[in-house]
Amino acid sequence: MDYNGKTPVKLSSVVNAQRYVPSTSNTSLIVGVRVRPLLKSEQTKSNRKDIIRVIDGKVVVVLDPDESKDYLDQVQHRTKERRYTFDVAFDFQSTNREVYDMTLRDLVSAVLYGINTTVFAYGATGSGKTYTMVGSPNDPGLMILSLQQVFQDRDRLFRDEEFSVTCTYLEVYNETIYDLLVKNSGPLELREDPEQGVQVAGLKHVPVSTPDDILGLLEDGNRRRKTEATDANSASSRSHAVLEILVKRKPLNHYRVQQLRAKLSLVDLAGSERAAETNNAGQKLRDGASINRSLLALANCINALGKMAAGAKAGANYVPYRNSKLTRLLKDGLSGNSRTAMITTVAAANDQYHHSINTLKYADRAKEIKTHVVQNVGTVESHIADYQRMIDALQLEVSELRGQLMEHQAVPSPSSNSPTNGTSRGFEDDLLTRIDNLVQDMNENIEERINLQKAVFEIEDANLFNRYELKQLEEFLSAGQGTVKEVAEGRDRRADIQIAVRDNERELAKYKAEILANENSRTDIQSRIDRLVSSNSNVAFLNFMRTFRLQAIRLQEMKFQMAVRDQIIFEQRAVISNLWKIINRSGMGQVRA
Ligand SMILES: Nc1ncnc2c1ncn2[C@@H]1O[C@H](COP(=O)(O)OP(=O)(O)OP(=O)(O)O)[C@@H](O)[C@H]1O
Repeated sequence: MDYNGKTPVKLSSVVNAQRYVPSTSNTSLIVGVRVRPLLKSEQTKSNRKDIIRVIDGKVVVVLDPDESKDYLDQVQHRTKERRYTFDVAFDFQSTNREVYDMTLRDLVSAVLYGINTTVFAYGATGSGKTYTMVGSPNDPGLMILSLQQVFQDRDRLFRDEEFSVTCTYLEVYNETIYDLLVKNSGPLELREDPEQGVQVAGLKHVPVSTPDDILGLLEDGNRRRKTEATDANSASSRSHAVLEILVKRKPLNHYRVQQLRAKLSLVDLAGSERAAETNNAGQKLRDGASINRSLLALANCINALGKMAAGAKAGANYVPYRNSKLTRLLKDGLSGNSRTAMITTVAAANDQYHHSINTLKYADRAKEIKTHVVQNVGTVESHIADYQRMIDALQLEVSELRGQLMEHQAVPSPSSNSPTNGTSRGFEDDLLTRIDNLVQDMNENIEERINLQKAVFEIEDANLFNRYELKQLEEFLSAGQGTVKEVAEGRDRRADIQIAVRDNERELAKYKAEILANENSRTDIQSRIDRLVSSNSNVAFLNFMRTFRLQAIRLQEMKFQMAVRDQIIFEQRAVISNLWKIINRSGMGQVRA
């Protein structure tokens, strides 16, 4: 929707706030790359060296492993040196905590506001996925840090609210699911539940009240994971591990009728190596093939989701979730109201050049999805689409009801056969017409109010995006890191957005006043109907009541539908309100004022 010619400004990457690119690189699929250092065992090998560099916290350069290449080779593009840019890149000195803070912290906060999040670690065998996701007691990984933050946020922000956290932890090994939270788990089946989505039948759900509750269970689970020694990693995970943290919260404010629930899925994928390259045979080779099938299925889903979000034509919208257990499991997290981060791990050693390049290419492709994430981050927008569909359906129903009502009135009433009540009949008709007109007014009033509320909601939504971008622009401009051109564009953009915000605020006030007028008019119509009914006690009354009752039933139905629609608007406002809380906590409250 366009207000005063101002298209709502879209949200850019929340996490990497300083990265402002004046073009269209908005995202919710955050792609981070982490480079692991040479291990001690690698350092001792004479021909091993580190060939990956991270520049400016976002550029990853993979040097040509062939040292004989000289400057001339480079300028003539005869070198295999490759360079990629991501949302964020971590060199080998970074800790799990730093990776967490830069990629996941904001997303985990949002989980407590009802926003699903999926994070997966992707990379070749031995590149550091498990190190990043699971970590060690001294350097806990993203799984543990996420859980810790969930509870810290609860204690800080929602101490008095009803709050529950449950965890599941499973692995997908050779297209079979096993529960990592129980000893000797048998294979588990996936079921599609029409209400709850994809479920794993028999999976253990563990209620957690403190992060410590789950630490021991996670450790046990990790020990149960299928690992093998491969050439590339002495304890290589042969399965995909999925930790799901389900958070439910009942806010204590006036939205307390609602329960916010969201799922945080943390996925430690198995190594993406090509089976042939790891010298594996037999079972290991089969594992490799199956691992790659799942990863391929995941890549296909991500590509399809990207195209879909970019508005590809119908037919291109099919997302092949069913091609693997992994993608079926991740379906909820990857589609719709979910934010996604991909942490890509690469090993810096020269003999890993091909793996690293393959991984970075994959990550680079995933990065493309960013442009679509505008829609994905704007989850509120997708709700609006649902909301619009529902309103359209209900409006159709309202007009059908009107048609039925008119048909009904065309049927002669029993009293019309009586020759003695001609006067009464005329009066009755007049009365019925007046009642019909009022009911019609009431319907129109209801429709008008719905449209007004929808407009209010959409303007607020537009300004929500605007303020997100303003915040990012402010950070970008105050960081003083952009080129002169970028800074100038950033300033222009900031001015445009500020004008849009002000215009939208004015529109908002206008619509709100109209809603008030509309509500008053509704009260007036209702009292006119009541007056008509109560002032007529003559012979026509019984007949009138028969018709009126019918209309009253229709009216009740419509009021009920109205309540349903109001509820949808109400829920949308709660989403907005929650997003505002996130913004306010990040220091943006002042901008709104
Ligand atoms: N950032 C890092 N700093 C130091 N050591 C690391 C780092 N990342 C990984 N390692 C070490 O590298 C080895 C392989 O790491 P890890 O097991 O996490 O790889 P992986 O990608 O999960 O492999 P696989 O796919 O085979 O399971 C481990 O010994 C781990 O301790």
